[in-house]
Amino acid sequence: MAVLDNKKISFIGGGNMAQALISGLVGCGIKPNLITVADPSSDAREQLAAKGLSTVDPMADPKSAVIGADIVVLAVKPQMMKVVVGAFADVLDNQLVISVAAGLSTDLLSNMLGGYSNIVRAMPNTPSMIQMGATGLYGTDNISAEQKELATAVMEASGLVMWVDDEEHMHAVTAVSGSAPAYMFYFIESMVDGAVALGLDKEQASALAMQTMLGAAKMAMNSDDAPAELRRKVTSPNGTTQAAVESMQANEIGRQISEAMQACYDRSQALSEEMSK
Ligand SMILES: NC(=O)C1=CN([C@@H]2O[C@H](COP(=O)(O)OP(=O)(O)OC[C@H]3O[C@@H](n4cnc5c(N)ncnc54)[C@H](O)[C@@H]3O)[C@@H](O)[C@H]2O)C=CC1
Ligand SMILES: O=C(O)[C@@H]1CCC=N1
Repeated sequence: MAVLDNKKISFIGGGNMAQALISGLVGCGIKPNLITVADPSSDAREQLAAKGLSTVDPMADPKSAVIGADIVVLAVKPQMMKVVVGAFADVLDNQLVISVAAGLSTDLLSNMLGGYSNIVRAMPNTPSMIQMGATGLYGTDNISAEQKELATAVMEASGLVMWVDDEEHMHAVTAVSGSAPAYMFYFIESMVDGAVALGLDKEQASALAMQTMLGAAKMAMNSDDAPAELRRKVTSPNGTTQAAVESMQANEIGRQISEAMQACYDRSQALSEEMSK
């Protein structure tokens, strides 16, 4: 992470996503005292200060986290973004701004920031907390190769990074990775409920379901076989897996997953439209 050496990184908003990214950065060796977090919640500030980070109350002092920072990560809810950034936009001075907000385009962010254009848009996910995140990044043509490298380093501290060329693809990134840990947790919850209904206790069921999800994902990542082929290799003719998969197919689980992702995509687009009014 040489590119981040001695770089000062400020987070505007210190909630779930910011804390996940900060864990990744600290886990990668970034010194906590180079990270500042602005959050109005005194509880959040106390928790972050206990980890050695500098904290600021943006209600009392909205600008100091931004002045002197090299990188400013915007991690507040999309609906609050305009008001929050309006309080410090005038002191931006060559910092790289990374926004993790769902649905907010670089154009819209630039408008909110009074025309400032050193903006990279990111869509990370919460497994960043354990450096197993997956982040989509998009930058306009204004972004230099050096700034791209900086944004890549900030996000790579938490896991995989994938740049997209078309900003519209950020909605798809949200559907396939940004929001997707929730689908995976839902799947685990359902498997645990199913196993408990079949007689296992919750602890046994949780351990088996989670290890299986992790094992299957790792196996798919490391295998030359496509997931469909790996599935075929589990499925003995007329065996137990076939019964389960046929039940899923009869219930059109694949179509239902695609529909859920479409709903996510549509909501991301709608958020964008709502915010630009
Ligand atoms: N949670 C997730 O899995 C993901 C979230 N995101 C994006 O990350 C952003 C933050 O989401 P979460 O962390 O989940 O929300 P959160 O509610 O956990 O965090 C937002 C934080 O902003 C703080 N805040 C409120 N007013 C502020 C102000 N004036 N200045 C500074 N901070 C202020 C709140 O106190 C809170 O700690 C959103 O834009 C969301 O779209 C993106 C990818 C994944
Ligand atoms: O649900 C949301 O809107 C945010 C963005 C992606 C994950 N969480």
